[in-house]
Amino acid sequence: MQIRVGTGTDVHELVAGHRLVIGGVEIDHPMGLKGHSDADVLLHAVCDALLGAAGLGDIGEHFPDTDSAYKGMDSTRFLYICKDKIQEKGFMVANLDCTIFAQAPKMSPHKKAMAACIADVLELSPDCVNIKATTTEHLGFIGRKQGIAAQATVLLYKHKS
Ligand SMILES: Nc1ccn([C@@H]2O[C@H](COP(=O)(O)O)[C@@H](O)[C@H]2O)c(=O)n1
Ligand SMILES: C[C@@]1(CO)OP(=O)(O)OP(=O)(O)OC[C@H]1O
Repeated sequence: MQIRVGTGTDVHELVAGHRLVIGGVEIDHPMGLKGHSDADVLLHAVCDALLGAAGLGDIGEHFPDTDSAYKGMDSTRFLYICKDKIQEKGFMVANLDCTIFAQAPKMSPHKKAMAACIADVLELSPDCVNIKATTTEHLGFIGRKQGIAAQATVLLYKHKS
């Protein structure tokens, strides 16, 4: 058995006039995340963790923000494609552990739906996807509600043939 660990980190600016989509879940909030795609900071961190574990670089290499094809893209599409890329290399996902850094809004009411969305795309049991959230105690750009960050750690495995 071969096992591989990967980590992913992403940050997006929080601004008025944008939707707030995190972990594939749209959250009702006066501000949203700005990006080339739907700016789903958590799914981007998960994509980077998957790509990293498989030795496949990062999200920007696969989906450049200079490509108009990805403008406004639903980030679950990126996640489906990343899943295919790691499966082509023979890897399966064992589990994911993620953290969202946001002063507001509260993520607790949405964490189960986020885990279910990620598990659905990756064809995993929801209990293999753990979502955590933390404020930064009003410190820094996250504490000032200027942005939201996310980190993900993933374990991949494959049976040696
Ligand atoms: N955006 C957030 C931030 C935090 N939570 C939940 O609150 C707990 C306490 O947060 P601290 O930053 O004070 O440690 C945290 O463990 C989360 O359960 C949240 O839901 N949404
Ligand atoms: C996803 C991509 C592509 O639409 O754009 P953004 O939505 O801006 O997100 P980012 O986290 O900067 O990741 C890489 C980009 O190539």
